[in-house]
Amino acid sequence: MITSIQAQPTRGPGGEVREPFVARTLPKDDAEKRILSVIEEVGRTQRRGNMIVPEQDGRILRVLAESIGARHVVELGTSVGYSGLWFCLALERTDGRLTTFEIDERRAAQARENFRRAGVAERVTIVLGDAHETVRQVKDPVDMVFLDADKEGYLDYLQKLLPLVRPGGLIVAHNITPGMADPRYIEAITNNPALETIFLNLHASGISVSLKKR
Ligand SMILES: C[S@@+](CC[C@H](N)C(=O)[O-])C[C@H]1O[C@@H](n2cnc3c(N)ncnc32)[C@H](O)[C@@H]1O
Repeated sequence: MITSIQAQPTRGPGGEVREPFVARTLPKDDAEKRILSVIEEVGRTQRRGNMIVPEQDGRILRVLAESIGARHVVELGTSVGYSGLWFCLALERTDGRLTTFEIDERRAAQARENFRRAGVAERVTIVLGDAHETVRQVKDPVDMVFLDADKEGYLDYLQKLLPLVRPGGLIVAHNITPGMADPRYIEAITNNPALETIFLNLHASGISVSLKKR
């Protein structure tokens, strides 16, 4: 799994070095400050062995969720809650909630602790077990799905959750690069006239964003 790829400097016509633009998340208030401090610490100390998304991908998830006003985000693959914490930055603004699925007890326990320290535990439901089964527990409408568990399971998750995604909602999947992505999933999101799919960040971890059309 790719965990971080930074944009590299390029050279202009005269050979001068052109540094890439850099942006970071600046806390707007104390609640954001608290979440961001846990994000920073988890990214620094819990990345190893837990397969969490790169920071820039976390920022993309937050922007997508907040810009569609997501009130209910469903995530497959909690790990230790790093991407979930990025979602919580958005959900603080929208007064929304996150339902997140994880099969590994140790990671789920660590995620619970990370959400508690960030002050967002009330917004988050962690469902422990094999998400191919437990995802059936989702009954409420969903604004955004984030697929980041077993890659060969993405198609099954899509089939189970797409009917619950509201028109104008998003299905976002991680590790969508040739070789990593399940071709059946790519087929499903690019050949369905009800979806508008784009691919982001293909030079790095690879993210697909599929809009469920209105
Ligand atoms: C790439 S990590 C998720 C990273 C997380 N989204 C983040 O960025 O913080 C994938 C996670 O999916 C979990 N997973 C794999 N198969 C699963 C399944 N069938 N049901 C639930 N979780 C599963 C793994 O245990 C692992 O923690």
